Amino acid sequence: MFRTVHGDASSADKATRKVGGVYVREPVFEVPVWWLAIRRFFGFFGLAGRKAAKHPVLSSLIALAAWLRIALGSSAFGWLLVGVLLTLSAWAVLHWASFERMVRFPVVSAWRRWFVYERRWHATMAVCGLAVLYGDLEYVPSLRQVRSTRFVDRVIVDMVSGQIPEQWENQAPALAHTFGALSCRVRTVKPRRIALEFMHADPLAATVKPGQLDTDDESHSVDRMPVNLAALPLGVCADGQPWTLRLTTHVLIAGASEAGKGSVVWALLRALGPAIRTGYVAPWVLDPKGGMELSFGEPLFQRFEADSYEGMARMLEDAADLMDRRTRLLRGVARQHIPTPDEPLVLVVVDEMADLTSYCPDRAIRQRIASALSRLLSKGRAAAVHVVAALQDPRKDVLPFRDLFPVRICLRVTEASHVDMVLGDGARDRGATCDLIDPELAGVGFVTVAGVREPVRVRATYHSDSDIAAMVERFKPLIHDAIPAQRSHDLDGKEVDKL
Ligand SMILES: Nc1ncnc2c1ncn2[C@@H]1O[C@H](COP(=O)(O)OP(=O)(O)OP(=O)(O)O)[C@@H](O)[C@H]1O
Repeated sequence: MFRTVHGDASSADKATRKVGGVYVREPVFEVPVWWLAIRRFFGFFGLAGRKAAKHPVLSSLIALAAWLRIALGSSAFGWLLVGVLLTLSAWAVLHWASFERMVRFPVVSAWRRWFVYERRWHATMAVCGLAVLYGDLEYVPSLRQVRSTRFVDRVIVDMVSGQIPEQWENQAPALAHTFGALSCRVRTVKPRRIALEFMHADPLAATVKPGQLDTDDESHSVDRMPVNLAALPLGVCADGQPWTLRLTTHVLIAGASEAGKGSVVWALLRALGPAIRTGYVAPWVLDPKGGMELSFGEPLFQRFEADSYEGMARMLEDAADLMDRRTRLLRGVARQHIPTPDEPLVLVVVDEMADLTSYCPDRAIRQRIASALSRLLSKGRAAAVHVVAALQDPRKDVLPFRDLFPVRICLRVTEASHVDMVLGDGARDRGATCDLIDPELAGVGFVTVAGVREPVRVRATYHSDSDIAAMVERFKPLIHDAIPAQRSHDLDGKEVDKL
């Protein structure tokens, strides 16, 4: 390797280099200044050429502008610029969405790529330990692409050989701070390639209003299931897409007090509204908190229990018996019960599961509840008897059947360890920082989605009391317009103990 030095700088000390931990002295050649000037001159054009090749659209635009300026003269070129600006402004006013997609986001992406990321890339990689030293060479992960949207910069990176996404996940907070983002999430794109998602504004900061998701048709057909159980809209995801839930199995909603569990339950009932109205879905609701949360929706429910543990145990046993009956009928005929108004999907909603499994003072009733729940959770899926349970404390001694809920939603929790208890091992490391959710952001949480390794950040729709009243009026079942939700003791005429 030759180094060019001139004048007094050509001391033996300056030609010493560290190679693979060993100091080596290299030969020193003195070169004339005119040679250095020529090298610098061509070096500059070489660099400009490489930059132009890297940003072909921008460099073509600059070249076109320069050519037009020369060909048209300054005054015609000035008018042309004014015309272009007016056209762009008209486009932005008339169709903001396409203007954003085709003009604003590409320009912002190019700007942020250079100004935010490229300028600090090498130093950041070195400081965060993501650049790799091998021999005397330093290998730096290459920044391939930056795509900016209103809230997120998606930075595509090719990792250095020997790296894994987990190394980047460990450095995610440092990367977020360095690049001035609220958070950084790491997603695997394909082997060796990852996407760093830097959130620079929170898309979930604003409350999601129910009208934003209102797409169901007013007719509420009775000939077929009027909602798509595989994609019930509950809110929005951090990337602005609707957050939908696949209701083909049991769902656990975990979160500290005031985390917004109630809003997820109401959003689900709202999404099922047309099916409740036409009788395809029958909510059986248990509100052990004395009906504080769910009694507003009583006209929507086929059964409702808020006053007695005995009544709640009986309701769960009835659900488990119904499930067994359906399973027997299905045997050898079909693998999945198809809900109809005569044999609807039964949605067993439990607000605060721990009240039933741990806090109920009567040991015998607690055991009956545990046994009915474990029967339901282990096989209610095929019989279309699904349990949706809200829970404050996800520890195993509070809810022993935690693992029997295939779908889990984790809102704000009080301890980092609770996240993995709800979403599964490693979920927090993969970005589900539910313990860091701002208490102001009720209804915000993380969910795991099939086929996606990283948990997705979501916010549930919020229904105010008047929204709930309107929902109840609109979706109360056609067939029991005049019949209130049944309590367990209504079914056999016996009096029951009160909570
Ligand atoms: N999705 C949401 N968007 C905006 N605000 C919400 C949302 N969900 C809840 N809130 C606000 O947070 C408050 C508490 O919500 P909620 O009662 O649903 O919490 P919770 O987790 O069920 O609490 P608890 O377990 O104590 O009953 C609500 O009164 C409301 O003001």
